[in-house]
Amino acid sequence: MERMLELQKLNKYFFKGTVDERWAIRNLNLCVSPGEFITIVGSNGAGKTTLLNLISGTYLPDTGKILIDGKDVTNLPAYKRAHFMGRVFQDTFRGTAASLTIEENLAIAYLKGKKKGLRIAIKDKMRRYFREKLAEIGLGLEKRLGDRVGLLSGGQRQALALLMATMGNPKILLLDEHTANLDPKTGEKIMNLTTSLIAENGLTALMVTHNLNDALRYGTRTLLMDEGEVVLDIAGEERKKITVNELLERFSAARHKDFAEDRALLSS
Ligand SMILES: Nc1ncnc2c1ncn2[C@@H]1O[C@H](COP(=O)(O)OP(=O)(O)OP(=O)(O)O)[C@@H](O)[C@H]1O
Repeated sequence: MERMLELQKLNKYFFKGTVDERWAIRNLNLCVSPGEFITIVGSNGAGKTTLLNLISGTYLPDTGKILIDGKDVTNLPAYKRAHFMGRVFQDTFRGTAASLTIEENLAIAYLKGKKKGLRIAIKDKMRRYFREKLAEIGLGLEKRLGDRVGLLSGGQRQALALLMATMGNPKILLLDEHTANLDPKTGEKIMNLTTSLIAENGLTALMVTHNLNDALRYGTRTLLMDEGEVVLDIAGEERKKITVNELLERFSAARHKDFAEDRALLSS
């Protein structure tokens, strides 16, 4: 079977060998096929962000292997993975540069990984492409290419960050609670944009969310994490039928404890 991402016996500790030692990811195995859109939920400190940080190369694992599109990237630092990795964060200020214009931000994303000779020739073509892509988002940003990004709302910035993260057709798109700081209506718009960008580009994506409804509503497969492990891995027909309550019951049965996550329960 073709795999876009493969994690083998992955372990990550923090403060190893000290009294504060924490086992953030425990012997985690995961295979992701091209085009899968995985949603990840879990209690606080379950290891969700650490998992994304290991995939992006922000942290290197203590033991285990990471393969992306068949290539062993276990010890490849983040900057060397950047050209095949897209990421959008919860913090709406992180994915874009506030002091640069919309066009300058998009150009950075567009030119990522492209050869220098190519850069000069594409200015007009690039601008047309940006206008077209921004028009598709439907937020009127196509008329504001020269505006500084600092002037935009949080939702507009996340839309731009998403566009930038998906522009180079990354092998993997990482979404780390990227709608958590937005009001529900804007959050839904950003989720619609997310699903259409993933579908249009056939991207393989992993999305961390605290919203259990969203975890089941969007994507093709859901992982429930606890204490650095994947407790439940649900896809296909089973996922189509399962309710949030059943998901919580299955978690309790597997871990002999309740799924303690205030934000998740409030939003469900
Ligand atoms: N940079 C770090 N230094 C030390 N400990 C860390 C670091 N990053 C994460 N941890 C610890 O690793 C464990 C997993 O944290 P992580 O942030 O991955 O969980 P999470 O599931 O994303 O939690 P939350 O939902 O609260 O964001 C926690 O015990 C956390 O305190």
